[in-house]
Amino acid sequence: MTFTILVTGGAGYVGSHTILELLNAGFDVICVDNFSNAHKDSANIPTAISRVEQLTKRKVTFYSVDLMDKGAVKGLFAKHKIDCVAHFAALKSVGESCRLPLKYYQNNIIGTTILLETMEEAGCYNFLYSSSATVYGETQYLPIDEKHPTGNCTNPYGKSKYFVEEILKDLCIADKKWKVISLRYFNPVGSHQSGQIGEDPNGIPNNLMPFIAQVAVGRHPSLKIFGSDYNTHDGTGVRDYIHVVDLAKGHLNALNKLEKVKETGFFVYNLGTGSGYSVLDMVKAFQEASGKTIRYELVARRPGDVASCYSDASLAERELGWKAQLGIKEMCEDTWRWQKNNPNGYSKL
Ligand SMILES: NC(=O)c1ccc[n+]([C@@H]2O[C@H](COP(=O)([O-])OP(=O)(O)OC[C@H]3O[C@@H](n4cnc5c(N)ncnc54)[C@H](O)[C@@H]3O)[C@@H](O)[C@H]2O)c1
Ligand SMILES: O=c1ccn([C@@H]2O[C@H](COP(=O)(O)OP(=O)(O)O[C@H]3O[C@H](CO)[C@H](O)[C@H](O)[C@H]3O)[C@@H](O)[C@H]2O)c(=O)[nH]1
Repeated sequence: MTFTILVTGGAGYVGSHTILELLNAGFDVICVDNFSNAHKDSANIPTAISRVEQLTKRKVTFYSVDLMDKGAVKGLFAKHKIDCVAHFAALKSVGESCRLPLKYYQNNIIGTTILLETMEEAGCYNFLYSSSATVYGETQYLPIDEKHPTGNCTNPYGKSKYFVEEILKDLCIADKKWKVISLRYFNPVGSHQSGQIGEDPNGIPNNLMPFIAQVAVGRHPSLKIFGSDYNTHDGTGVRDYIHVVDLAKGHLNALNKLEKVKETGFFVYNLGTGSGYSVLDMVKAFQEASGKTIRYELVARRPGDVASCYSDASLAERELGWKAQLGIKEMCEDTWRWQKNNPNGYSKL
């Protein structure tokens, strides 16, 4: 029997990489996206999805659906027998969430509750949630394991990810049919090795890796390094960067648990490498991978940033049998291949 997965936000960065791995592993995939942060091609299909179809030689059933539209979400479950939902759809800009908190709470929380309610009505109780290390808020100890306190988030985006986790916990307490896995991603970077799909942020990137890559192709003159006086090995911020392909594969391990393990309830796993690298480490690795000089200037700290954040990902290894395989060399080489092939992302302009 084929296991059918509904992937929300599948046209985005992590979702498209995960769909590729799902198709290669033999799952059937239905993808929905509202294009709020995705590019479409001339046939009104997300460009990332067309490329995934070319790479896998398999078909994705795609619907342009906004999760806020309950009627449309209901229609998906009426039309297809869905075994599991992998829920990537969310707005994710920290800065924008501070300016427009209601937009974030509505989309990320109400959108999720509409989806969960519709699943319940359709009798589908398997749910994979894209959570984030941001739910840990202010770091209290390192490495961060799943027992680290959550909820002390500094921005509405982070709070929306945390609130949804709390909703999922309550749902699992109220109804023992639910099987929910929340995957807390650390810092996803890199792209598929083909260089055909990758991260394509709107406007000026907020995150380090896409900014470095855009400096390398000449879209920005230099990188601003936010803070060089942190208590880290070189003074710049340390993060747990994880290759997006490793991250995507982590979803397959989690699905395996949802599919095979009888136990229901709420489970949470960190997906990271367990190693921390500084901003300067990443700049150096990217220069080596690309052969380009990345000009940078040291500027003031960015408000809300912590000195160091990296995971203890051993629970995922023990319980899901998953461990990140790729290092910063591959992360930088693959990011560079994507950016070099697609200097303006999915847009041809
Ligand atoms: N990339 C990261 O750094 C990171 C880190 C931790 C967690 N996450 C989480 O992983 C998930 C995927 O992140 P990403 O980097 O791929 O983001 P992304 O913006 O590339 O992808 C999200 C997709 O969801 C779609 N979407 C948003 N709201 C929707 C709605 N109401 N209905 C239908 N589609 C909608 C967008 O159009 C987009 O294509 C998000 O939930 C995010 O919070 C991302
Ligand atoms: O132009 C830039 C961008 C970033 N940085 C630095 O690079 C490091 C990584 O910054 P990112 O913005 O790439 O990532 P963050 O760790 O700040 O946050 C990201 O990963 C988190 C998970 O750990 C959350 O998901 C969060 O929402 C997401 O933006 C930080 O030290 C930051 O100060 C720079 O120096 N210059």
